[in-house]
Amino acid sequence: MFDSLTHRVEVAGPTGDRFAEILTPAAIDFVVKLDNAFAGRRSELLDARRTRREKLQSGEQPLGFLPETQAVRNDPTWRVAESAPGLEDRRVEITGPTDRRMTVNALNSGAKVWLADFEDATSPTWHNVIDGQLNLFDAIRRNIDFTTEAGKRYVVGDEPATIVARPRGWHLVEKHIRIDGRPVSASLVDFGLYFFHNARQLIARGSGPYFYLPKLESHLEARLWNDVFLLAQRELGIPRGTIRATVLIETITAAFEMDEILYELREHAAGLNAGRWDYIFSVIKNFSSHGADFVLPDRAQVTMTVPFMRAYTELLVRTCHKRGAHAIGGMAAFIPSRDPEVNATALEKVRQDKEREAGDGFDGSWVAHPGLVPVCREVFDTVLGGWPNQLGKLREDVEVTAEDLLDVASAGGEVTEAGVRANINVALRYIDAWLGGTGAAAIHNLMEDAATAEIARCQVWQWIRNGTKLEDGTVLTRELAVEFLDDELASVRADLGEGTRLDDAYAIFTETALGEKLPSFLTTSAYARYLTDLR
Ligand SMILES: CC(=O)SCCNC(=O)CCNC(=O)[C@H](O)C(C)(C)COP(=O)(O)OP(=O)(O)OC[C@H]1O[C@@H](n2cnc3c(N)ncnc32)[C@H](O)[C@@H]1OP(=O)(O)O
Ligand SMILES: O=CC(=O)O
Ligand SMILES: [Mg+2]
Repeated sequence: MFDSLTHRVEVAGPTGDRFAEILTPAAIDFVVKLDNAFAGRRSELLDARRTRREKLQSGEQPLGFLPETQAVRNDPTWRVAESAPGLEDRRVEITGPTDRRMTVNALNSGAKVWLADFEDATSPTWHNVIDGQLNLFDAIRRNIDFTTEAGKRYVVGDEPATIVARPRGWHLVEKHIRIDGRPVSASLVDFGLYFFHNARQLIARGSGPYFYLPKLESHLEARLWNDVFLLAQRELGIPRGTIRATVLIETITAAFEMDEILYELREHAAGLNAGRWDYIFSVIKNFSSHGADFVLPDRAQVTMTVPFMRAYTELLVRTCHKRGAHAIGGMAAFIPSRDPEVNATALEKVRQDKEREAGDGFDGSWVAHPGLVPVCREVFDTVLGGWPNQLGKLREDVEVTAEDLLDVASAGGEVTEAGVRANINVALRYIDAWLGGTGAAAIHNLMEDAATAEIARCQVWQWIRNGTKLEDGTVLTRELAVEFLDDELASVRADLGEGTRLDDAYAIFTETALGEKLPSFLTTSAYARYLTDLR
């Protein structure tokens, strides 16, 4: 228990090895200052999200470019800040959770940037949150080398990737830190602890405090982040404009506000990223009750080349380059395999994905695994030639309308029984892993994380709600989905054996995919109920 000047602050989580080095009174005080300044605005913006979504879902409000910010979009004169040290060349970025082994492996992967993830790839147990901070703290100070019990040595090499931390989104709370009995925003905890401990060290070492900002739904949320940055820099005496943020455009509403988001953050903005998985999730969620024209086919058929996804990525490149910001591509879910045939297919799929992005003008892209760094690098090396990026490729040929972004029917395709079963199977396996503390997992040769699991459960909900016909003419009813769920549970249980959390995964799936209402996120209630016993 800490007493700041005016607040009662409780740090309630179990204490682990060296946690006190992160949870110092000064660091907690810094988080309290952020909370004091921004908790109210955060909750107003979350209310605004709810209202907007209800209006969208009821058909009361159409989605389009905002009339009130037209001047920002039309003004050709403003640009974002210059690239900061270590962020000029972002041709390959590796993403992943912040456990100790992965931290060293990511830094050594040969990627230019490591997205150190507290979001989609992390199950936010208290241990993962604070241990992740410790690993970053040690990595930044080059104090992380270790040897496993089996004798394998992990040593950070001479040219480690630039670290860009991704705090959790605005929708999540951290229940283990409470101010006056109220849980603190998880975004402010992840950002605040990382910035407080590391900003000065990073600058002294020729890098800087850099962030990826996830799941924004509007430019007002970007404005909130910008104000967080201004306060944080002021508090620590760090020059204004030192922070750099790359914003994930991964909601359908943010796709209509790309210019505005860059504008709000312009003195701190480094770029935008096309976060395809949450984007698909957001499209399904917002138009889940809009009828057949908004029903997406089996997940495997929603590729990046279907017209409405292509429109989104091309608009992103055009918007970024007009403003001098980097456009970063997203994550192909294919990962290396020990099976040579599966491996060759995965590498080829990733190559095609990166070739499309590099050809479209992206400045770099994400990979999920060190084994994919070479293919991404090779593709971007070829297109970039001697340049560090493609900022000069303005893509003025791109014209994207609101109709293009909303032309969900352009995906075509069909819904199959195999597709429904695959979603259920993957969701059960992923939620089981997440409950066990693993936030990204290899399932059926694909990378799965919180965003892809959200797609899996939302699709099932949407298909039932719309009485979708499977390819054999059968209508997907709730009863049929329950039959599939029971079958898949039995099969996954047989496969995984003892010691799983499958009963809880089943309950979470039932609540978030088969209920009357579609919950906004599966992670919010699952976190409160299963990842913490604090009420
Ligand atoms: C929608 C989005 O937000 S995408 C971004 C969020 N998702 C992610 O970041 C996923 C990141 N990727 C991963 O977590 C992993 O690659 C997985 C879970 C998909 C597969 O992991 P594994 O099954 O452990 O892969 P595999 O056994 O092939 O790993 C081989 C080695 O590579 C390392 N490795 C694998 N992926 C990564 C990574 N992303 N970063 C660092 N090291 C990695 C493993 O630690 C392992 O190292 P070791 O030999 O020292 O033990
Ligand atoms: O965060 C990335 C995504 O695709 O979602
Ligand atoms: Mg995401």
